[in-house]
Amino acid sequence: MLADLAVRVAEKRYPGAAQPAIAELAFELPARQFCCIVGPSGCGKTSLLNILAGLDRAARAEVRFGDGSTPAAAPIGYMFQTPRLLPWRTVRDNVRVVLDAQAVAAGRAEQLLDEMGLGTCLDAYPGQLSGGMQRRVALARAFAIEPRLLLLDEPFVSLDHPVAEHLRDMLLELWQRHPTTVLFVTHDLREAIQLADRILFLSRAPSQVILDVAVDLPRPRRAEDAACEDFRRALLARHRDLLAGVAEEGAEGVRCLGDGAMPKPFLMEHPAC
Ligand SMILES: Nc1ncnc2c1ncn2[C@@H]1O[C@H](COP(=O)(O)OP(=O)(O)OP(=O)(O)O)[C@@H](O)[C@H]1O
Repeated sequence: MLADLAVRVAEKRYPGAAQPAIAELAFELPARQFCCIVGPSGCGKTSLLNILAGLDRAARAEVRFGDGSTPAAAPIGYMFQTPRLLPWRTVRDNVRVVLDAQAVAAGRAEQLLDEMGLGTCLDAYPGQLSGGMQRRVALARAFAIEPRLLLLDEPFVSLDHPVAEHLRDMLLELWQRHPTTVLFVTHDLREAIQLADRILFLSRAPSQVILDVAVDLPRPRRAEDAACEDFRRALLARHRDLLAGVAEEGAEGVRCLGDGAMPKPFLMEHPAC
């Protein structure tokens, strides 16, 4: 497939840091691909998303869309680990705040919130919603601008498993109805296999892409499906040295290995495994 986005981060170094967070990290994405990024804690995933969003101008990096435009000129959606809603604004206004007058008049906020099952909560305030509902508002807001690129930084972390599962379903449905290129950061390999067309694995800092894997399983998928489990086990078995080598040098967040095959992997898995 033709690349729609080309990324090359020559170096991202924070002031005073002994080593760069990212060095010589490069990849390309075709339009409308759902790509997950998996890597050890502190390897530079959020730093990478900030560069892609155009929020970090200090990095030595080049980010270009297929038509030559840069993030500064393209609508980019960004959803963080916390929903970051404006508590003094209603649900409706939390989405409207990113829209132009024409989109507001066309009812885009209401349409997306309705798609997220929040049609009866338009006039509620974020403090009146559950954590899962707040994430749904944040997802509606991220899609509202019709992003050329959608960045999601562990958006469902610290939610109960059923709530996170429901949100993953909603995200995929939204993405299928409003296709866009997605970069989704996660520590959770099962989540990545459930969601992605492709997974990029990053090394520890200074981070680079160490593995690029296509996930060619039919959708819809459940993380616990035999096909997903087989895929995960085969991936871990095939790349044991590569992924374990990363983990041995400072990874964290391991809860369960599933098959016990890898010493100290950096991948965090569902506690139910
Ligand atoms: N504002 C900052 N100033 C200095 N160092 C920073 C800053 N932000 C991040 N870092 C450092 O840069 C490295 C990469 O951080 P980053 O948050 O991008 O990693 P991450 O992979 O997203 O981590 P996690 O998985 O834990 O969220 C880390 O060593 C971190 O301590």
